[in-house]
Amino acid sequence: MLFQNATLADGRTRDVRVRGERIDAVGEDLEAGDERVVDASGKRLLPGMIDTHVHFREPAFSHKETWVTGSRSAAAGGVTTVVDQPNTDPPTVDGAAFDEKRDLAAQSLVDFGINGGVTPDWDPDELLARPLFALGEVFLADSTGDMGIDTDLFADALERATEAGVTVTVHAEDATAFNESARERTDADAWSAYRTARAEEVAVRRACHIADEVGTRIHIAHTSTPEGIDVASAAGMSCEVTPHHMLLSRNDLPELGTHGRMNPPLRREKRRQRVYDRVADGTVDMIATDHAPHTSEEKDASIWDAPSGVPGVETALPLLLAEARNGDLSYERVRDLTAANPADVFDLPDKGRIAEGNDADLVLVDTATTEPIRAAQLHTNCDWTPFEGWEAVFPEMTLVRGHVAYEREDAATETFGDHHGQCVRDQGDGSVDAAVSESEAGETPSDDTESDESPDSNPE
Ligand SMILES: O=C1C[C@@H](C(=O)O)NC(=O)N1
Repeated sequence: MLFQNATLADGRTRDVRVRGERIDAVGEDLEAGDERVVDASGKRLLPGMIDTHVHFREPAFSHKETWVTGSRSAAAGGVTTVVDQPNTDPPTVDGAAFDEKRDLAAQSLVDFGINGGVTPDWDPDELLARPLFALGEVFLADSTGDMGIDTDLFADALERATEAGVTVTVHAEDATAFNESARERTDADAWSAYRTARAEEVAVRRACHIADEVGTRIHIAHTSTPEGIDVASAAGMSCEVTPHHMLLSRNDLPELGTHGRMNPPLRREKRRQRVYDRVADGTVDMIATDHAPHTSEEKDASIWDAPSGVPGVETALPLLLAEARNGDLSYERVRDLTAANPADVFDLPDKGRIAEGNDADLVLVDTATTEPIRAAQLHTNCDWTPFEGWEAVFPEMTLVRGHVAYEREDAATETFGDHHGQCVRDQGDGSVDAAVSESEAGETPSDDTESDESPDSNPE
């Protein structure tokens, strides 16, 4: 496939040729052979989003999501790699549970990683022998699945993961700093009053301190407060922010009701703005969705009984592109937050950048217009979105390693590919060999060996 006259994130206009599963050339006036030619004039071509935090719910909760529905949702939202979390049933805490999930994930339309989790019953020997994406999210307080662990087990897990060369991702909330007096309330805001901003700051600080003692680096999942982000950043740790913590606040809870309950919860508007500032200025490393689908029927309960979590994998990049279109974020920042930085932090050297030889994980978007998000048009099993009616820029085409995973002419005419994604930590599947033979076969040298990204594009 040859994309002609595409605008890259940095504003340069380039042709991008895909051959097999790789980007074969990035240049000007590349000659078209007998491949498919896509006129990308006036459109943006971006590296596919790497969403390092999704809950695709299988095994056990396929009424909320499956690998098929979740990955279709991902592809339609421009996400080319997803990383699944361990709070399924069985929880992914031993070799057998990892293997079971790995088999289910083979149905994914996009590339994927599988995280392993930690509970008192975990089997580190078996689990860490598997091709984990990371160990995490390690829950420091209970959330969906009740996998909260104490400090000793956390320190233990950190040592084991460090020995095995595996990164640890942390759900940082400290239940001892929850506000028990909020328990008397029954309004939707009670959850935010209960799981305090301080509970996040305390937990991030403790996790970073323990990581420092062990002599390792951790990644803080879904930081929701400027305090949490600043503590992580000062300690030299990476962190992610979700689109909902970036764009929604406690002011939205009267409308969202119990659907707006998640962990960590929405924060005050002033805090949200300071989180946004840190996303925009590069303090935050990446956007990850914490795509955590629960059905409307399940969410339609009291604030103390509703499950925590909101869907987001299909709307994240489209919402960020709308922010870029409005000038609130640069396209380069969006590229770094969604692709280049997650690839760097989690060591995916073939992904996250439009550069020769990299995986052809690409998203084509037309930023000339936006359209409103409608739950009824999304592809997740989750039948609602916290962003109903928000304006967004949806992809026209998503390529996963050169295969068209999603394409549409308009909202009513869309197709999904039938090629399955790969586990990004799998070894010996021929991908390395394939890359070598392909670049050897790539006869047309590019006039533009420069990557779309400068090497120092990582803000930290
Ligand atoms: O940590 C989590 C877990 C997630 C889920 O439902 O799995 N939902 C959340 O809101 N936060």
